Amino acid sequence: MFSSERLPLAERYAELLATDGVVRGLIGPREAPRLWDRHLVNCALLADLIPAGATVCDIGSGAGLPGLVLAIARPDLRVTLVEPLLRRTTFLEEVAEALQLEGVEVVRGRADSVHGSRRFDVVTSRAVAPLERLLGWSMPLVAPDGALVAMKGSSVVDEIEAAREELARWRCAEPEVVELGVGGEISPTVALRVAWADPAQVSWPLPPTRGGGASKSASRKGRRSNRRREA
Ligand SMILES: C[S@@+](CC[C@H](N)C(=O)[O-])C[C@H]1O[C@@H](n2cnc3c(N)ncnc32)[C@H](O)[C@@H]1O
Repeated sequence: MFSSERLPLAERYAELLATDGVVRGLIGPREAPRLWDRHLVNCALLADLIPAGATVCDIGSGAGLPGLVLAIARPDLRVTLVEPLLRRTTFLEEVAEALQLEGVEVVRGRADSVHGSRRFDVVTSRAVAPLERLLGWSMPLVAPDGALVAMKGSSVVDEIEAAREELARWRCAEPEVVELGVGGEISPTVALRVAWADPAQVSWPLPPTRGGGASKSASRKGRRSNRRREA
């Protein structure tokens, strides 16, 4: 989970969460005694699902879960933390600096502020949105051979069913539910892995509109370039 070299960094992060994190209202005071089991161990379990050297984008990092935990556990990863709230991004930057985490980047903004600029091997999230909404925030950031890896709880099957239409609209493969084990005192944690059905079809512009066609602007652009070709 954490190598002997990285364990002191994880302990330091837990300490910062339990002190500054609580004072700044990023973590509830009741969470402080159970940070290790309930938050760090759970998030570290996700590391096994991430390929070596991957680029990772953690959407809605909050106080760094799971993004900072992954950066601590896996120094081979390049981790981008996307979070809209300033007091949270300030904390993320401070922790990354205090722990000298190279390869961590903090972006202040909503997920869609990154859409169209780049894609990542893995997009992670925990406690951010139900799958139905998460797909629209995440899939534009997922590389052709990449995947969304979202931490979920016992509602995972219901979330997949509720997201059927969006899964089809985004042309996703059937989601995989991966058991991560039991994270401390709380219910078993699972990861939901969603990849593209056909990586060869992943290109800008995305997304497709409701109904499955290309986006409106893409269709208009397509029509314009067709007209040019015809002229
Ligand atoms: C319940 S918190 C979870 C934080 C952290 N992932 C965790 O597990 O502790 C949800 C976070 O998602 C962020 N968020 C909400 N909408 C977002 C969006 N569209 N893009 C990126 N982050 C968003 C919020 O600011 C908040 O920090």
